[in-house]
Amino acid sequence: MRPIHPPSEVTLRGISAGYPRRPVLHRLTAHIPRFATTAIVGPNGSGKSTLLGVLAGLLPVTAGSIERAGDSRPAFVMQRSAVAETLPLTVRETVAMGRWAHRGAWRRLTAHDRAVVDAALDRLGIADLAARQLGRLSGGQRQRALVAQGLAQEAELLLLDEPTTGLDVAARQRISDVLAESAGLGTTVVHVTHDLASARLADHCLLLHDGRLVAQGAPETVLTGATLRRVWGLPDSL
Ligand SMILES: Nc1ncnc2c1ncn2[C@@H]1O[C@H](COP(=O)(O)OP(=O)(O)OP(=O)(O)O)[C@@H](O)[C@H]1O
Repeated sequence: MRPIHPPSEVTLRGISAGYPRRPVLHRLTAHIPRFATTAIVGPNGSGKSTLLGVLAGLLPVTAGSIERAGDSRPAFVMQRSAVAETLPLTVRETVAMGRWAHRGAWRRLTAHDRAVVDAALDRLGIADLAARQLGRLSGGQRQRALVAQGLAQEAELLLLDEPTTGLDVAARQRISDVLAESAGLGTTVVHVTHDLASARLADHCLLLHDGRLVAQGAPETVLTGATLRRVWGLPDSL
């Protein structure tokens, strides 16, 4: 059974954040439970990626405060579309970049680094693609390589921006399974998703609308039909 008040990995207190002359998040208070999966959901433009950027430490807050249990750098898996397809990297090299934070970019990988990279390739089911060029893979295969790179970082906090968008059912399930397994192994996982089915598999859910937190908690309490219709502006008949 889930504890009623699980310990937080991150506590956001009244944070505001955005871009120059473009405030996006308004006075948001939320918590990210430790060693669990959290899904961030909401309509287009509601501020999901902006919130992920704040959690990654890439965007400063303009008000409020953030408290983190750990102090190591989070791993950040960006949207597949944000990664240049022309990068001349193999899948293994892409995943091995996940070790840079531990090793530095120009140091040789140790046997442990190589074992971590192999394990990440295996967990995403892409060991057979290790020698292939990233840019010559299908979108779903490339997405798995990026998630494997995130895992290879062995970070306490793993942040992913739409890791299952555009994937087929089997690939989506595999990524959802890997994220749940990582949480079970002691990683705090936060992912942005448009896929309500994968959001329902998370332990915790943050629902955003217009840069504000509409609800947080267990997916079954947050993702109710009435709330979804209200936030997405859908008629009651749907
Ligand atoms: N780099 C940027 N500079 C200025 N404004 C931005 C920037 N990135 C996003 N925005 C704006 O911030 C708002 C929130 O964007 P964000 O990407 O956080 O939303 P989202 O919920 O992730 O959307 P989507 O579901 O479409 O990916 C949008 O109005 C967007 O236009």
